[in-house]
Amino acid sequence: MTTKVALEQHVAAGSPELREVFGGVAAAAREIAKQIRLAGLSDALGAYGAVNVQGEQQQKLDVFANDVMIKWLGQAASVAACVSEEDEAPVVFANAGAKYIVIFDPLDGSSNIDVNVNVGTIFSVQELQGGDLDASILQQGTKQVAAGYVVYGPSTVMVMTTGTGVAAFTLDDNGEFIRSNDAMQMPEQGPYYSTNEANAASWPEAYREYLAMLLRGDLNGKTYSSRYIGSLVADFHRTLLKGGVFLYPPTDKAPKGKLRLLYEANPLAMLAEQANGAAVNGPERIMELQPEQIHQRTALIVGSKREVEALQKAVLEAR
Ligand SMILES: O=P(O)(O)OC[C@H]1O[C@](O)(COP(=O)(O)O)[C@@H](O)[C@@H]1O
Ligand SMILES: [Mg+2]
Ligand SMILES: [Mg+2]
Repeated sequence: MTTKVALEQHVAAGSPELREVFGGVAAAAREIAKQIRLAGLSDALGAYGAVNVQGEQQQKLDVFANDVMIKWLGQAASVAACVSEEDEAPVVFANAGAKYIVIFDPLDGSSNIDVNVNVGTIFSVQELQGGDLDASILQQGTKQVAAGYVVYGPSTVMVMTTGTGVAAFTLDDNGEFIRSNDAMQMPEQGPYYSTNEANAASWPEAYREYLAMLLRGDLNGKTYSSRYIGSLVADFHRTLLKGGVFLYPPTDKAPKGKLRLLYEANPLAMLAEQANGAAVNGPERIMELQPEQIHQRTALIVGSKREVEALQKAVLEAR
């Protein structure tokens, strides 16, 4: 019989301080998972009635997940501050000597909540540099010390990295995250592309040509199927396990892209690279982008190396 490895045990082997961060995220995820599971019975579905800093309608579960993340991370002694999609400014804790900043999307895929489709929590961990909070938050993705997400699906699963590979943990009946995969690797290529094709008419030409090239089977003769859930976490999770490419290109409506650099693109880029995949904004590697604002948006193309490299080449050649 194989030995059970709990999340906290797995992380503690690397760093006791990071263990507190993951303990905080795990505690929050347990509460969020329960609330989502019973949402239809507890008046937790639907709009909250306010608009967040992105100008988007907040759902009740967006607000709940945000409050729960802040509550648990505030109790983690090594967390100095949090940055959330739902809050305009960082939330600073009075944890003396704390060295980590946790940057998160508390509930990703909000538009899917009411229809019982997978949603998630995405997080990135940066280290406080010399007490300068703003500069520490705006560090490049290459400086992340850890990253991960929780997908609330048929199982609740946390996928995480501390910079030495990617592991997955499944929430069991006792409320523990138990390791279910200790070395996740993205296939080199295919078989899915994942994108909101309804936007294709307003993508830059190079992206339309790239998609046409995949559909013709011109990338190593591979044929593709289409999959798009509209929850980034769920679309990424499938891409990580099965291979292929997720694309959210620039559009006329969102010329800089729709997804958020610090708490959507960077953590998923770190996970992708740690699992042998890649992530770009078109021409550049996501993790080398220099963030300027905490809620900054970016285009995101993430997935298997072969597809992402081919896209980057096509975009660079079109310039
Ligand atoms: O409906 P669209 O434009 O395809 O957008 C889907 C994308 O928007 C998002 O829902 C944005 O996330 P939030 O729910 O956290 O705002 C992503 O999860 C997803 O990839
Ligand atoms: Mg999101
Ligand atoms: Mg969100």
